[in-house]
Amino acid sequence: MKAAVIVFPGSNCDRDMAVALKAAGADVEMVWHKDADLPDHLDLVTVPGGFSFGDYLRCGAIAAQSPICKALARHVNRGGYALGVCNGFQVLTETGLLPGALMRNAGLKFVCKSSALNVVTSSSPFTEGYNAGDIVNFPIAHHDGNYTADPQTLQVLNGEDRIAFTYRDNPNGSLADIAGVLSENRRVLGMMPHPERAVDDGHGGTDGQALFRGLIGQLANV
Ligand SMILES: NC(=O)CC[C@H](N)C(=O)O
Repeated sequence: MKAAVIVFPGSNCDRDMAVALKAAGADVEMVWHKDADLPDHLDLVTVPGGFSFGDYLRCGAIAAQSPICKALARHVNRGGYALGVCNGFQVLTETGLLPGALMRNAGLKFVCKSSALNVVTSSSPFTEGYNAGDIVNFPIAHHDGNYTADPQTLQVLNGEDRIAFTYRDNPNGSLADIAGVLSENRRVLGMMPHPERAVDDGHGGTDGQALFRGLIGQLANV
């Protein structure tokens, strides 16, 4: 199973993402934001957390204009899998590959702590390693994690079972406690919490392992 991690100036979770993917059995390559193409052999493209381009304009807005994001859109539009975490989720909404937007946290403060989440659906390649209703703990670290979408989009997300994770103790004001959403074909997941920071006992928890192992196990059979 071949995966890539996109690196922007200001990414700071790219190595963590690579380590988590490799630990789950993926072959991983790093891809620079100026690259205009993604290799055809990739099964999964990940957009890591961080502060791409210094979070100027809106978080992820400048990164979304990078050459690599056009290649990412082509990958997704031909049915490729993609995972965006934190700043990566912001990039996925800014590129229009996922619906909604991430606004400044309701408390106007950077929030950095462990967060308890509900797994809302196990019906996706990213969450099939969990049961719906499971509670997992992932770190969060962001100042723009306040997910919003118009009422019609929220209805579609609910109706199509596309809310992957919700916060148990909404730390940022997100609409309907949403922490992560899936694309219509369920092959793209964006989420603010960091599963890649919860894959080793040294992290203080390993609840993220099931996400990477489940995903990579599934893609190995594609
Ligand atoms: N950890 C992250 O990816 C942070 C994302 C973004 N820079 C924010 O603070 O909202």
